[in-house]
Amino acid sequence: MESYLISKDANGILFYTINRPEKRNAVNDEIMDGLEVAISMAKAEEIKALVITGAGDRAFCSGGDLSVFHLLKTKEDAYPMLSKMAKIISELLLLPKPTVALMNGVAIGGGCEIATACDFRLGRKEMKAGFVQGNLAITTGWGGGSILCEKFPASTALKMLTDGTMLSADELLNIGFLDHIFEGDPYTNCTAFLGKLIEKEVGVLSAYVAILRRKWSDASILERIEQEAINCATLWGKEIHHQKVEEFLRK
Ligand SMILES: CC[C@@H](C(=O)O)C(=O)SCCNC(=O)CCNC(=O)[C@H](O)C(C)(C)COP(=O)(O)OP(=O)(O)OC[C@H]1O[C@@H](n2cnc3c(N)ncnc32)[C@H](O)[C@@H]1OP(=O)(O)O
Repeated sequence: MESYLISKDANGILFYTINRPEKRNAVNDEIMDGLEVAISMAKAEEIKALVITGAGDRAFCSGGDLSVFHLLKTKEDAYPMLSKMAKIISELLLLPKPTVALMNGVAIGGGCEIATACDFRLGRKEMKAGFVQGNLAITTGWGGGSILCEKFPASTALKMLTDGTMLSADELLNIGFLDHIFEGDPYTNCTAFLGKLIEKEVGVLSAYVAILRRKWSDASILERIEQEAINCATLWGKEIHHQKVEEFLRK
């Protein structure tokens, strides 16, 4: 089975689907590479928006694949993985097309980082999301912390990052992390949400998106994302992080 799927619909929406439902759509190297391919494909003239989603109805994305990335023991081991995904998430943040996280289920850790980089976040009524990295004695390492602090009020972002708790869809809507809660078929709901947007010419969409992207490049967010990956790698190399991951893997 492919770890990811890329498809395009008749409206010009490109879908990137993480396809590891049995592992709650945990991110491995193949999924990172696939996301990079999808981002590159989304730059094509005929594409009006990129939607990222997960297969199944349990998880959008459960973050980094702890069984694989747990083999990375030191700061030097962890940094290349963190930096690779931080660069891909930076490309997603600055993509000159509107982006959507279609959250069909839980979003945890790095899954929240991917969602935060998108322009819009739609969540299934039963979903939950949380930046749980602090519970594993690390921080966000893919740039999601910097992006959260850029997009949301300081107190909202800091509370989400430091609490490390899972919030319900209603709570996420309340603090502005979710733009819309849906019930039923994700695809139908997503196309309805994007209904007016995808009627516009692609040049109009790119021009509006560029206004937002320029704000972020002026704010040197790319340097802050890179620093986040370095800081996370330092914490990653500590024994306490490995103990916390072992606790999860033993469950
Ligand atoms: C590495 C980057 C870092 C960052 O920079 O942000 C991170 O992302 S840290 C990772 C943070 N993620 C987590 O801590 C998530 C851990 N997973 C869970 O809490 C739960 O699995 C869940 C996502 C809430 C789902 O719960 P549930 O529906 O009850 O399923 P299971 O727990 O039984 O899981 C099924 C299956 O999937 C495996 N799994 C789930 N998440 C991961 C993961 N992140 N990495 C690897 N494997 C994962 C889980 O081990 C089960 O496998 P089997 O036992 O083989 O069935």
